[in-house]
Amino acid sequence: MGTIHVMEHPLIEHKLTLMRDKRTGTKEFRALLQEVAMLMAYELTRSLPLAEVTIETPVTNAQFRVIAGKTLALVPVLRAGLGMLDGILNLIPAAKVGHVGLYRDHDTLQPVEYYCKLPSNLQERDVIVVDPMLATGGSASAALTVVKRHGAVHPKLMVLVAVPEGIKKIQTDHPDVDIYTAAIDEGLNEKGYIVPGLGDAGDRLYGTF
Ligand SMILES: O=P(O)(O)OC[C@H]1O[C@H](OP(=O)(O)OP(=O)(O)O)[C@H](O)[C@@H]1O
Ligand SMILES: O=c1cc[nH]c(=O)[nH]1
Ligand SMILES: [Mg+2]
Repeated sequence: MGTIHVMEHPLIEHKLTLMRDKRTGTKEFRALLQEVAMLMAYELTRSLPLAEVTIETPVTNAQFRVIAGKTLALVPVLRAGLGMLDGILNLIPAAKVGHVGLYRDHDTLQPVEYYCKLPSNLQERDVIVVDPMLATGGSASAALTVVKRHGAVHPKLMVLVAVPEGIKKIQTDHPDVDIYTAAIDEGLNEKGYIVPGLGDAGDRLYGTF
């Protein structure tokens, strides 16, 4: 079973609280999402393996450590996942980026796929699927299925706000996937929105109310 990591950091919690406030406008919401994503990426990359290399400093040769192994591939789920991308790329500028386009049908709450473009050799990369909201879990589960179909092995899922329903869906459909989230909220309302949540992340990010 995958692990749930709740990233409890005062800065992350503070910024997420500002994002939840309905008075926070599009410009500030967008900036906050990038900032939180960068902080979450800092936490998530804590466990990256390091390898020893020999470096010639101006004084001598010595052994130091650099990040080892596979290159990262970030896969934001369009649209709202795009709002986290630049924040993560600030820390990991060499990451490859794929895109999966999904929207949740308003009536059925089922994900509808409309776009997919992924880096090659996903099987050789650490893949992180990125989307701020894990509600029913249908969209994240579908995105994970897509990246696995293209070769990703044990992809990770990074979200801002999750609810138990969405976590259960991922654990059922993708028991190998670790979930990284800034918060676990109470649950879903009758329209499938996270409570208390922050509303529709894509609409708040792009002003499409
Ligand atoms: O867990 P689920 O119940 O599937 O809901 C979560 C999905 O809903 C939102 O996207 P939305 O469908 O609103 O598309 P958008 O990003 O284009 O606004 C969000 O960004 C997730 O992708
Ligand atoms: O609360 C929710 C649920 C799904 N998608 C969102 O953007 N927000
Ligand atoms: Mg939306």
